[in-house]
Amino acid sequence: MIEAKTQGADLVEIRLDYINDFQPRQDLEILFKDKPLPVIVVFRPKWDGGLYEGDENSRLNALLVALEFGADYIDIERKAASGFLRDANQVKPCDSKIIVSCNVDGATPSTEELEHLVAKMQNTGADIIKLVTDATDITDLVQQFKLLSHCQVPLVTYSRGERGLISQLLCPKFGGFLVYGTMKSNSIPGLPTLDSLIQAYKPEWINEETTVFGLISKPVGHSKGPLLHNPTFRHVGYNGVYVPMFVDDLKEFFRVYSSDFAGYSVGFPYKEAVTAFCDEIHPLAQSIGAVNTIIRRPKDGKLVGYNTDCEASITAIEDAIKQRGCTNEEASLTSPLEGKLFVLAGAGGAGRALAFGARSRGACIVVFDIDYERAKSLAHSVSGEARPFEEIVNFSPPQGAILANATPIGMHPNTDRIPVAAETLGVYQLVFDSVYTPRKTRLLKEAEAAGAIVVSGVEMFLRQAMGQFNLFTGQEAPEDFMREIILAKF
Ligand SMILES: O=C1C[C@@](O)(C(=O)O)C[C@@H](O)[C@@H]1O
Repeated sequence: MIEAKTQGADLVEIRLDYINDFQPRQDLEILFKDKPLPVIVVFRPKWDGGLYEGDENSRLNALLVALEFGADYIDIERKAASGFLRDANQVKPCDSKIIVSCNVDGATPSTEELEHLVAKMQNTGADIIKLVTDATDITDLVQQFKLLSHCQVPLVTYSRGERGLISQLLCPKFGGFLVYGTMKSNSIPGLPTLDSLIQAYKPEWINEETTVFGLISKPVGHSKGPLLHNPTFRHVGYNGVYVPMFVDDLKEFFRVYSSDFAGYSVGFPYKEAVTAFCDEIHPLAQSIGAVNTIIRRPKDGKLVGYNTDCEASITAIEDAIKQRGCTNEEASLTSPLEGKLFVLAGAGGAGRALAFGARSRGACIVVFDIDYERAKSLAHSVSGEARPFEEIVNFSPPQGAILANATPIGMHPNTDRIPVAAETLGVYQLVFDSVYTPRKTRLLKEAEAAGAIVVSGVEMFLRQAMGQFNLFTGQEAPEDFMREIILAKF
């Protein structure tokens, strides 16, 4: 409890069924003496997914003892609720509350079934009700959002599993009573960590008016976007929240959430596929064929797709060359990429953005991709040349060329790989890596040692996020603030 308080929790749940050789009076007295935070007491029986296998009366008595000692909340299973509430009402201090809870395993029930269940739980006389389901798809959560908006008594509802995360993060928007999180030492899939609640999401700032943005990706847990966007919203006083959305089926996602969210970042593997769901696409994103940002246009609700990766990566490369003073006076009017050979590894979404950006600055592109057809198609669109991926290790670039890695090679956990022959690295004027974990990949370390200018994917990540911030909020992104976060957290 002390640790939870130190980490920033407002209240803590205690699971009595996890205490070895539990002696109710003795242990509860110790637990509740000078308790640093309000507590929710749970004594989950085996028949409802807990560890307790003993006699039911002893279990319920232990919960009554907890009330007597001043438990702030008791969580009691729906099936045991009526009897328990009768007894509890006689001993309970007036500011203690009873949470009647229900865990539904397996497929999410229909809206009618859930409403029926909630009505039954309400009828027990509960002060608060808690309903937990399993999410098989992010679209299942729409039911929870509806329940939260309509329920007559305080409600906590969420879905377990990676796909259920936003049911917890967004519940304050829909009127949920509290948000559960896990402590570092006790992570549970699908529940946000206390750390992420404190640093990124800050549920106490979220209300009915909060505008929701999401990162559509699969997987999505690796993204540092929430750590960057949420504090930046707060910094400028914008009432918004940015949450990871684990999406399996784009079509179903956009059908079900047809008006709920104000905009999205789009990540792996959907940057190309998502174009089919945009009502309009900005010409740059259209020519790239990849969208990493979507805005729901307020005046007509249409989804408009943009690409902020392209300018982010190309300006990061240009600025690094300019900062090194590698441009002469008359060349400073044009891009330092003009006339250069731009060697690109990877022709996916990020690769396409880089290729179109480099082309727009007058560079000549040579593309390598494990899918040769994909490389050819990209090369064709930027009047460049495609080469089979196997040739990249023998490729000898001309002096002063630019190398950009847009493959996942070198990304955590396979950090010891580089896409090209190490001996060629000194020939490049600049080496860019779109990988941002780790911040300095092996490719960048070796290129730097060989004398090349290096640009990390972190710089691209920052700049694409600044572009998204401008589109999301209509305000200028606070660059210094965002840079500070990047330095501290990446
Ligand atoms: O490539 C990236 C990174 C990202 O997918 C993320 O993981 O946060 C978010 C995207 O908008 C961006 O284009």
